[in-house]
Amino acid sequence: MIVAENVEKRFGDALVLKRVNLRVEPGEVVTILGASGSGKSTLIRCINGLETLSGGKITVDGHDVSTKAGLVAARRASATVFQLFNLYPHMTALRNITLAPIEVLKLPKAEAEARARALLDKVGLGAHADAYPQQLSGGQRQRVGICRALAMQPRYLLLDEVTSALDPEMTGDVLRILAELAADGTTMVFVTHEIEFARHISSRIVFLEQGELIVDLPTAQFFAEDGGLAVRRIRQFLSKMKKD
Ligand SMILES: Nc1ncnc2c1ncn2[C@@H]1O[C@H](COP(=O)(O)OP(=O)(O)OP(=O)(O)O)[C@@H](O)[C@H]1O
Repeated sequence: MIVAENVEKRFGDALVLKRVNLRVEPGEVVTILGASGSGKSTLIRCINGLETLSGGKITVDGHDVSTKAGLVAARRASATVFQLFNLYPHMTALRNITLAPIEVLKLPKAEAEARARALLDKVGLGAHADAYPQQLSGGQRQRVGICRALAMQPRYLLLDEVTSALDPEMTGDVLRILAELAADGTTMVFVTHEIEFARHISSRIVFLEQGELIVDLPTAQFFAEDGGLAVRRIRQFLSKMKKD
């Protein structure tokens, strides 16, 4: 389980996360929504230890990410996919995927490659194992990025706006893969602007406003007509964001 308790993050004078509480149970798909600058990426970066907390505590399966040993264990349990693909340009898709399993998990090369090929098949890129990133489209690169994260066999997948650099067709390809992963029971924490997609795959929606987590509801309740004033206001904001 991922547990964030009273998490605060400060950049200089700006408090960008304010006493955020969040729990993600295995099997859940939790989507973080919110306006630009509300702190969504910062929260993801705090969960995977890329930012140090200014206050509060985050544990992943009981491992405190603010300690060195805890962070190592937490990073074994979770993998992050970012907006920009961050693939190594001088390595093939296959090598990008097998690198960490060989170096970190100490898997034999043949086993790591067999798993990587199975993952590439799963995302429709079986024929591109030997391609270099620059030979792949943005959507294909992002699918390799997802394979790279999955190759570490994480219990939790953290996804930070993984489609926002993609055109609509490529976005569709990536979202299809994520929907399949959700259906397979992969636990995901998902930052996205794809509201309809969030509605489709999430078990819960949380909403950040200026660093405060102001709504945390099961998806059906979040989108229900009688969801309450705060939720109606947020839905209005989201539908406006969709048109922009
Ligand atoms: N390294 C940093 N140094 C200073 N300020 C930062 C840093 N990273 C983020 N911020 C600030 O923290 C606030 C939250 O940023 P964050 O990227 O988490 O928002 P977001 O909700 O993910 O936005 P977007 O939807 O635009 O990606 C913003 O005001 C941003 O400018």
